[in-house]
Amino acid sequence: MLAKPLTLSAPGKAILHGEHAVVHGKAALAVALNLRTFLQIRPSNNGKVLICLPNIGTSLNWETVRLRTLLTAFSDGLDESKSPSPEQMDALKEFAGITTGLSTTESLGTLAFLYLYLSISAKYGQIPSVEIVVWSELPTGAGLGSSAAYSVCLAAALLTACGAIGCPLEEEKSVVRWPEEELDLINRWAFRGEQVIHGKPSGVDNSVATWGGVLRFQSGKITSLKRVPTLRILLTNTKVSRSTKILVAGVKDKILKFPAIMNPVLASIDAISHECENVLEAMAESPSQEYYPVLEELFDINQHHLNVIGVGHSSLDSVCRVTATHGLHSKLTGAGGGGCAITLLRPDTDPLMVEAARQDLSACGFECWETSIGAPGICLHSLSSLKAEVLHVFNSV
Ligand SMILES: Nc1ncnc2c1ncn2[C@@H]1O[C@H](COP(=O)(O)OP(=O)(O)O)[C@@H](O)[C@H]1O
Ligand SMILES: C[C@@](O)(CCOP(=O)(O)O)CC(=O)O
Ligand SMILES: [Mg+2]
Repeated sequence: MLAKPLTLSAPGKAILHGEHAVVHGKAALAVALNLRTFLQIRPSNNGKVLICLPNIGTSLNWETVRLRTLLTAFSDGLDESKSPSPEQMDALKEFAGITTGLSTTESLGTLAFLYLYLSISAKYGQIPSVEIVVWSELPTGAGLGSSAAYSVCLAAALLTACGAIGCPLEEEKSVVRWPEEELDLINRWAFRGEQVIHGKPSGVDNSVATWGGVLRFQSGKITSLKRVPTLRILLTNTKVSRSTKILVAGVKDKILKFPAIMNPVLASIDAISHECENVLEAMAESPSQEYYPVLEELFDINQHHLNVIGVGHSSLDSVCRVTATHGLHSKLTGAGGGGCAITLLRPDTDPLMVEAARQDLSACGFECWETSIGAPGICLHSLSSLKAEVLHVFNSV
């Protein structure tokens, strides 16, 4: 099906409000970042499937005839809204030898790939021999949705390779996107990849990676915010590693243990997301400095709530404390437990103050950078439009 190599990319995300609560049916507001995961898929004629993941130092390959033996176990889930079953995951773990030594990071990335490859192959009756390289500008396991960007790229590439969606790349265009119904299909398959990596994802991360921009997400309903103000955000990576899957499971346990205490906290986080959305709309309507204290206060309140539900970390407390000494407000973003925090900057925040905050954060061993928000979702790239750094990765593996 695949006639020539294709290169595609999907963005990471930052959650402004609603992480974790969104897993329990509350609203979240999320923005696509200008940090992306890139995937190149090439047709191959050696009867093998190769996946190379330079970010996690993994390169694996399998004969398609061996993969074919697993197809029947995946053909019962031909509906893309079905979830991976424990039996399917056990079969994949055994096949990939995961009991014998791959780390969690490597194993989840590999399992998500095998799961999507086999499920999409079973559904569309193709078992393509391909080479796939995935490389990301995003730190993995840091709260910026690397798992979703990875799943969205894999779903789009495999659906294209199996002929389930078209390849809309026109020679003269440098970047193109799929039509809406194909984006919807990509998003639904990517959600299944996220299920392998997260256990019980809400779907917000794969939705942002697919659709891009700024979204409200609640119980599977995706609403693109059409008019949003330009927000300046400082991202800080504490470099404390954590796993979304474990943190999401921990919150569930806490809710089961203390429902009367935790449910009001989730309801309050929901109210914060709605309040923030109203403020963003009002800001887009009539820009004014008066809204910033409200946005800052919402960051502070939500950060306390996230500590209450057990996803804080001393490194994240440090980010909040250090930025507060410069008059700035921060909260964790994504699953927490380490990973990244976001700090709101005002349009007129003095660059010297931002620099001073950055230096203090770097002195704590953190890495920080200012980012723009509202990047486009999954898209196909012509080779000539790729940055030299990305081309270098693809040419060297
Ligand atoms: N570029 C990548 N290459 C390989 N695996 C990846 C890549 N990006 C993400 N992953 C997988 O996603 C996992 C991280 O997902 P998660 O814990 O949800 O954190 P986050 O989504 O915040 O980065 C990694 O351990 C890895 O298995
Ligand atoms: C905690 C959660 O709300 C976001 C997780 O984001 P990340 O994997 O930490 O980037 C989980 C989810 O929505 O699936
Ligand atoms: Mg994730």
